[in-house]
Amino acid sequence: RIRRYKWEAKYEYKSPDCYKKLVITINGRSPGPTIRATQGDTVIVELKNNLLTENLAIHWHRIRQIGTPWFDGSEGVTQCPILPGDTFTYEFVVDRAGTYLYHAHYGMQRDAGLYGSIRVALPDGKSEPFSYDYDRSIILTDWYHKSSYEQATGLSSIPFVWVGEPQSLLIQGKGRFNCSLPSVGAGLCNATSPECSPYVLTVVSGKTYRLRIGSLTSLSALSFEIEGHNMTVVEADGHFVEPFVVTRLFIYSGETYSVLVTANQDPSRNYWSTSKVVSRNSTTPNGLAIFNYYPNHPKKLPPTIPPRGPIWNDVGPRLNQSLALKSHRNFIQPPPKTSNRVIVLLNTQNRVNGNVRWSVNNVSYNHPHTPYLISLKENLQNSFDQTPPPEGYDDSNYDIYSVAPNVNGTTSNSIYRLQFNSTVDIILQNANSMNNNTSETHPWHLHGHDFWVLGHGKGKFNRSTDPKNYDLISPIMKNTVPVHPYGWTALRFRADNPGAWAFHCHIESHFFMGMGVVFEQGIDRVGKLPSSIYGCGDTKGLLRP
Ligand SMILES: O=C1O[C@H]([C@@H](O)CO)C(O)=C1O
Repeated sequence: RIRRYKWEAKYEYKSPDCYKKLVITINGRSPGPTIRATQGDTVIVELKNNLLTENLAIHWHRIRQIGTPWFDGSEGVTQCPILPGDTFTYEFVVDRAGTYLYHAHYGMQRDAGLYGSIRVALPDGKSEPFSYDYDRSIILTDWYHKSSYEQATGLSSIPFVWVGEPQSLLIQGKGRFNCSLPSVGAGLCNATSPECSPYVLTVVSGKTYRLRIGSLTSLSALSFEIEGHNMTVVEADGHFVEPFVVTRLFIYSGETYSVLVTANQDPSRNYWSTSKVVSRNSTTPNGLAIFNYYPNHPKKLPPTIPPRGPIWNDVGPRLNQSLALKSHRNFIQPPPKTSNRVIVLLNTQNRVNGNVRWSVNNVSYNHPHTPYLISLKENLQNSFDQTPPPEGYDDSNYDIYSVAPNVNGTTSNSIYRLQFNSTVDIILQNANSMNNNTSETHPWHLHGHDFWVLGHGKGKFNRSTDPKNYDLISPIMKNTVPVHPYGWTALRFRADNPGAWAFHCHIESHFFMGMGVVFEQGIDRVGKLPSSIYGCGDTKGLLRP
């Protein structure tokens, strides 16, 4: 079946946390409309860019785009940006059931509110390995009052202007900023605006809810909880999980989970549901929503103080959740036992030509002006740096617990070229940032593939001993995975999807500051590129007869 959507993206004044700001909406909404489809359907989105003076591109997060790598929506990698006034049609097959997201993938536009969910149902006659009465989706985000344009300009300025901690946390697009703070200008904040009344999730006592939770934060790692209720984790990034119970779910930008929650508490009252920043010593107030037991009034505030959440710098429980995630025993897709290539990616923060940047093996990523997919297919060799990026770093000499010694890294737009159908291991190695005694959490997201998560560890990855402890039996498959502070994460994937694919930190500012790489594979197998993705850089003129 074909699911056809007609979308218009534009800027509008909105007050998602009571504070008035220009927000990018789709058909008037942020979060945008939910795409609902069944496995095997074709989704067609006719997207009109009505942003007046800004380009646009939308990424379909976790959709592999098999056979349609040009519709991945990564500006600079798979397509030219969509110009103001233009309409661009995305068309792709949703080949697997599960929970997906979509969001802007141009500059730092995701921060402006362009995001939403995609829910793909199993075909008739098939069911999940768990049961529930109702199915709900929520997206967690953090929210800045500065425009994404102002943020991006600060990050690329000398002196560097950091975006800072977000002003609020939103749950399904709703948050609450304290309008009575003296710093708030007159007329900018309206505490009684219905736009910022808390999100309400209404439940019926005794029923079980599948809650699909996605995070599209700009910066924050989150802990999510529902006061007094356990959550059973059953799905992660679209894959069934061997179930485990949590009271707090840690979730990083770009991840999705399904949890089962049974409304089994005192039904005469409502409960708080909260999100809290972890991994950064943040000043951002917790996000609040109401878990409403029908027939209590949905706006009746719970009689309790909202849960404060965990302390921000306790890595242990977060690492434990990462280690607890295993494939559901009846849905194991075993990984290849060996790999053809191991690429170690050291994550550091450096100064490059006076700018503060993030680097991978001392190389900080910049988008080329011509999208790789077109350069590769059209053989435009001058459109990006052809020198292969480093396969690793000198780990015998590198102290991951200290500030990076190389104050002068380099920028590049070179890419990793993978042999088609080969098996590739990626070791993400975390390190100290430019601040003493600081190592951040980075959620890395791979386009076009899922990967097996073979292991997480503390300290420096040891090439001879750590692979012996890889889980090759029932690893979870994901497309976004955290590398914890001062830790490492090992992934394996098959380079079986012809195209050019971004792999990057899903923190909006970090990718903007260079924390990413690009993988090419099987470019000769990519079909004829649609003319709609051309029009920028060296692609100009290529379409003339
Ligand atoms: O990229 C970042 O920059 C700041 C800080 O390291 C520089 O002031 C920070 O906290 C980041 O995550």
